Amino acid sequence: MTMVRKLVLLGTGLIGGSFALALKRMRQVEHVVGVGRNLANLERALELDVIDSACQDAAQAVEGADLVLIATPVGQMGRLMQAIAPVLAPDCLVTDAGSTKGDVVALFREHLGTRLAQCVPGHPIAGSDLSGAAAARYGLYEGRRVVLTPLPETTPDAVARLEALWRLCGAEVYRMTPAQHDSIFAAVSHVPHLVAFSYMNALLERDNIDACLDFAATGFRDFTRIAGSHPDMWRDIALANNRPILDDLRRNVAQLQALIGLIERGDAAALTGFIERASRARVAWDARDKEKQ
Ligand SMILES: NC(=O)c1ccc[n+]([C@@H]2O[C@H](COP(=O)([O-])OP(=O)(O)OC[C@H]3O[C@@H](n4cnc5c(N)ncnc54)[C@H](O)[C@@H]3O)[C@@H](O)[C@H]2O)c1
Ligand SMILES: O=C(O)C(=O)C[C@]1(C(=O)O)C=C[C@@H](O)C=C1
Repeated sequence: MTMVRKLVLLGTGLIGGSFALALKRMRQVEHVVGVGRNLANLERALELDVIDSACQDAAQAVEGADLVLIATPVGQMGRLMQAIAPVLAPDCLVTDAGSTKGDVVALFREHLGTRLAQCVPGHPIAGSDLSGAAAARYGLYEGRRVVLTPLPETTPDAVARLEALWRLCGAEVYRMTPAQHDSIFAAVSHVPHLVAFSYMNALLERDNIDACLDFAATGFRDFTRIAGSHPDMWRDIALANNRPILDDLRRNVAQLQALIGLIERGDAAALTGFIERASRARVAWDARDKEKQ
């Protein structure tokens, strides 16, 4: 028997699509319905067998579903929860893949208050700068982490079901509070993206931008890859997790100001110290990360 009879993806893009592909490969889902606003994207998802049927109406799609994954930008999740609330089957598990958790947990409470036993907010820590169903791929979650932030009302059985599904996708599952999650991911995901966007914008203010881009090489590529990420997704993240993000952005501004001071003063020793501190931490993180793999 498969673990999922009918999976509904509210948002049929990189993250939802890759989840569906992983479960299909493991033969653990009978039917996947893709919901979306963009018809061409849904057609592509059908062609690529990411989904088995498409629907533009979230409420209609979730009828008879036993698993719903909300995988739109976080700013869209509230209205989708509101739309599906009256039609969800009592045993239907509802989860999400949003990159922020405090706001999404509040939305679950607001819109699915009578269903919280079956709601398990989550966040797969895997992805890319690509988006849409065509970017979905098998193996996206293999060896990656998934963070769940279950509500006090969520039943252990609902959490266990979702954990088992993510493990089938090859992921390791962790639990934390929404506040812990949002603080950590502001630092290691949200602010790095926002800094990359700012850096690209600063570059665009130069009058020799074309020559700069002509000669840009590996350092530039590594540093700015994530600046190509989807605007809607990152706008919503920045607004949803504003406090931790603003704290980290201010820490970044302070570091940049300190750096400007060191260079202006020509303080070579302090500049070495500034760079060494960062470099040591980055090298140590890389070694630790490789050990884990
Ligand atoms: N991209 C990543 O690296 C990554 C990683 C982990 C989590 N996430 C989170 O996962 C979620 C989805 O991200 P993604 O990368 O799959 O994005 P994506 O752009 O690839 O897919 C999102 C899909 O949702 C659709 N959509 C938008 N609004 C909708 C609405 N109101 N109703 C129905 N469909 C709607 C879009 O048309 C798109 O097809 C986001 O919340 C994001 O924060 C992203
Ligand atoms: O690899 C990338 O391009 C990503 O941005 C993936 C990434 C990240 O920051 O690591 C982006 C957002 C998520 O919520 C989780 C993962």
